[in-house]
Amino acid sequence: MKQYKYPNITDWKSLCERPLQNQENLSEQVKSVFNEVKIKGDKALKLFTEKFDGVFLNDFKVSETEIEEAKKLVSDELKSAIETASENIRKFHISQQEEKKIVETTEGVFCWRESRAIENIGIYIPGGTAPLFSTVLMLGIPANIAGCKNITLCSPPDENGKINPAILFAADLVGIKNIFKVGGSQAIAALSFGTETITKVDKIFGPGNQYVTFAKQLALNYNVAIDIPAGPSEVLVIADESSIPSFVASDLLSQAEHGTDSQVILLSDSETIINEINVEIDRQLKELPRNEIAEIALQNSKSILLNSIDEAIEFSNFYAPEHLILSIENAENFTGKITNAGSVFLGNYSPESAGDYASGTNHTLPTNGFAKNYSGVSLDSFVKKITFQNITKNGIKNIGKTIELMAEAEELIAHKNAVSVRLKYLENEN
Ligand SMILES: NC(=O)c1ccc[n+]([C@@H]2O[C@H](COP(=O)([O-])OP(=O)(O)OC[C@H]3O[C@@H](n4cnc5c(N)ncnc54)[C@H](O)[C@@H]3O)[C@@H](O)[C@H]2O)c1
Ligand SMILES: N[C@H](CO)Cc1c[nH]c[nH+]1
Ligand SMILES: [Zn+2]
Repeated sequence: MKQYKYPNITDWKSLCERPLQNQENLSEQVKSVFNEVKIKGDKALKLFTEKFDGVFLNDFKVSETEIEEAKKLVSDELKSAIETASENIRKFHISQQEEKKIVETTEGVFCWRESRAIENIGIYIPGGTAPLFSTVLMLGIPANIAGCKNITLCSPPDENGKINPAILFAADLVGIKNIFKVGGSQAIAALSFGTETITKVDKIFGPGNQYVTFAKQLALNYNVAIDIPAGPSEVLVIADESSIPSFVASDLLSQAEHGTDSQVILLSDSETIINEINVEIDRQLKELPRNEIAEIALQNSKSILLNSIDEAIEFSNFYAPEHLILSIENAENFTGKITNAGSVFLGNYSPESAGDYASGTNHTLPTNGFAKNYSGVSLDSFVKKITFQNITKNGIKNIGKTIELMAEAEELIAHKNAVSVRLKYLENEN
């Protein structure tokens, strides 16, 4: 990790930059994938799958036999862990259901909102660096609770043309039947406008690398909504003298191992603790099987010595991390000061991995500073809210004059008349 001491506030912007690939190449490449898939459909998907995933597939759809075979390959222990995580994710997301609340804004004027599921959704499950079967739960469970009718899942095939068995087990557990072995920007293109085998969806969910994330931005051009820009994982840890260096190092490494384009940030008011954490990172890194990836991610990463924990929180709000860990004394006392973060973990015993897998919160979160203006995925992401109103005779009498005056001031006389005819009718009734 690059080390910085007491940076000037004018340098914060450059310190908050994420590692980005050459955006121009990336955008050109993804745009051309979209064009090809739009024109050639499945034929283009086959070509890109061969090019980017190194396997030629004649048929992308995962068959029922493949699902049954895959389920046999998942150990009972892992199945039971997935079930435990699912229960917690379900509990937390069910708690997000809102009761219909009818508000009488003026006497006789009743307004309320009702949720309706988004019917056709696409779920992208990353599979490049690691087969993220946990993401199936994070997206499939709230989609079920919301009542989404048609769920299409896309995930890249491995070099043998298969999807990881645990992804298929998790998909089966949450009742997803339409599963396609297509990854990267070509999968997002297929979900955006459809091909011969993949049906267009109304909203695309799921994290992915920079190609997938950019492709999701393009999807917006085809009347498809997206959940959030959920790109390369990141974590920011604020540590003080009370933190345990081996714990903090393990949290930083847990996100560094996601990909070479991940970034982790350590902030502290203690140089001693920064040094101890760095020693721990070096020690734990040697023992990690995927240490080449984490090592590159650490080159993009920074440890920064600041004057106080309050200043560290100010920096964190400016950075807007996907995950924030407060490894500081009395962490609960600082929550009110956090203004920008995807998901926050308090104290020494709330590792970020808990949120990734099993505590119940959603791990699909905004990255790259988007925590300033996006929330993570929740039950709300799978529904639209429709407003309703019911105005009684008395209600229109009470609010009518207000509407007439405002409509007239906007010179929209037909609007005014829609109220006036009713008021006159009611006058004649009496
Ligand atoms: N923000 C979140 O909520 C969240 C959650 C989980 C994972 N993540 C992130 O998701 C990402 C997953 O990335 P991944 O790469 O492992 O899997 P991925 O499935 O997103 O990407 C793999 C696909 O990218 C395409 N690809 C690879 N190289 C390419 C190239 N040079 N040109 C065009 N396409 C190419 C291929 O089609 C491949 O199938 C990681 O960065 C991880 O940090 C984020
Ligand atoms: N940390 C990732 C979100 O940035 C989610 C994940 C899935 N599996 C492990 N981690
Ligand atoms: Zn993770």
